[in-house]
Amino acid sequence: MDTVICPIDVKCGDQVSALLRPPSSQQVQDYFDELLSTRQCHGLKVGHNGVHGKGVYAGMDFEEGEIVLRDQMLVGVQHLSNKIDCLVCGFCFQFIGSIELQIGRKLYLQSLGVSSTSDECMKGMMAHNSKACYGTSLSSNADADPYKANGGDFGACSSGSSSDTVGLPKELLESLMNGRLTLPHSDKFPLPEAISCPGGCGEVYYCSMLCSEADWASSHSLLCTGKRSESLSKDALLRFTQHANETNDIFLLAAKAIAFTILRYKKLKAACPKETHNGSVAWGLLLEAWKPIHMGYKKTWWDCISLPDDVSDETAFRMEVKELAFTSLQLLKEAIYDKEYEPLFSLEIYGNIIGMFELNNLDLVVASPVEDYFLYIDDLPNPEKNQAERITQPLLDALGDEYSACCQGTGFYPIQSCMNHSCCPNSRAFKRDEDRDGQATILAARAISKGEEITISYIEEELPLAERWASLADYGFTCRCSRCLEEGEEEEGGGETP
Ligand SMILES: C[S@@+](CC[C@H](N)C(=O)[O-])C[C@H]1O[C@@H](n2cnc3c(N)ncnc32)[C@H](O)[C@@H]1O
Repeated sequence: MDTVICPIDVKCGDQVSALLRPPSSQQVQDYFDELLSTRQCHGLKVGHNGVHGKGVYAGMDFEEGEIVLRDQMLVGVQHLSNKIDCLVCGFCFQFIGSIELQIGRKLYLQSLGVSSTSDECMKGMMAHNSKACYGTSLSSNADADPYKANGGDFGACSSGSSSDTVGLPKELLESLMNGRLTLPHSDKFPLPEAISCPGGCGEVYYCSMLCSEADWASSHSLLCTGKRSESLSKDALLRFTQHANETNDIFLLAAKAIAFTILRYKKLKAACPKETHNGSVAWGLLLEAWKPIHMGYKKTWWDCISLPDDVSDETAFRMEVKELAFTSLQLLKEAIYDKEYEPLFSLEIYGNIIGMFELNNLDLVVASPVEDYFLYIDDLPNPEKNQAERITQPLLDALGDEYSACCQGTGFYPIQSCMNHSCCPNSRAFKRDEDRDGQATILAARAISKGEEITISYIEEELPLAERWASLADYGFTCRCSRCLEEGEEEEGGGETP
């Protein structure tokens, strides 16, 4: 496994080891006590359970159905393919714009044949259509050269410019997007106005100035491809993003984690008096900035990624994964590297950040207001229903089964990610009707007493024992919860254990 050698791992070996040294119980305790108190989560505690590392504990009694936790993600991304379906805030992931914009934009992008990756294509599309379609990194050219210079070749990535492949006139879709056409009863589903990125990339939109500023401060100022970007090279960023879009969007998340740490470090440094700046102070600040990522449970990606069923040569597969990460890291380095925080660009660090996502991430799901809108129309009494459907039915037909597509992505949630698994959990990740943003919601599945460990199921609970254990192998452990032990004994009595 050692043909990929990262020079930074060699040069900064001691610092990399220090960044990856597991935090002590006391450090874990102190960090999470402060985080829980800042977030006003007074009903929970995080501590070591002595068996499975960190765990989350009830600091009070919870009733069945009660909210145990609403957890704000540290970093998250919307899946690329989902960006056609849903326009959401780039920070909190709630739907933005209007019902008309959501519907018009999706049908418009479909009519252009937009389906998958490439920044160049979307840039071209944005240039072609001004702010008409609220951009994302999307294109129909799946075979695009990943290293092509940023040319904005609109023709190359659109299957047919403005043809009405969704069966609706382009003018209708445009008037939905630009607000000239209001759909019946859409005022019952107001959405926050879409605010464009302050850096001018035209790729990310927000629900509020608060989210725009928070994202800028958290990671986007370094990862933005607009005029105000603080990256070294916009083209390098585009090459990095294109590689991630064509291989694995977990790299986008890793870039956010690194940018988050760099910006946190810069902020801590700016708050320190200049005369105190020296090597050891800077190193202390980098360790402090790294803390939120440091606290996540980690293994290197190429060691913990589960083996696909069709792979027979495990060593070669893991080496390929490592090489892929190395390629991605070199592209990221060209975009945001600085010698001052060089150890953050080591392959070991990159691999551990991605491994952390692999073992801890939760699916990001936000229900669509477009689905609610069409259900509302369907529930109207006549004659309002007939009147409304004269306008809405062609749109619904054009959207097809995908009319209800929700926002989908993945995120790292600092508190939820400390929750251990049980096949008979006392809590579950479950979005209620009113949970319309990217926060994770954990609800009590039964009454929980103060002091009990909060557990969730990482897998589908209904599966039989052998399948549950096979799924949990992806997380690197065999479950020994009371249900597994009981079912194991039953199977031992009647046959083989898995
Ligand atoms: C999302 S993290 C949970 C928090 C973790 N215990 C920590 O120290 O950060 C998932 C990892 O915790 C461990 N884990 C979670 N539930 C477990 C269980 N029921 N039995 C053994 N290990 C478990 C596994 O190593 C798993 O990959």
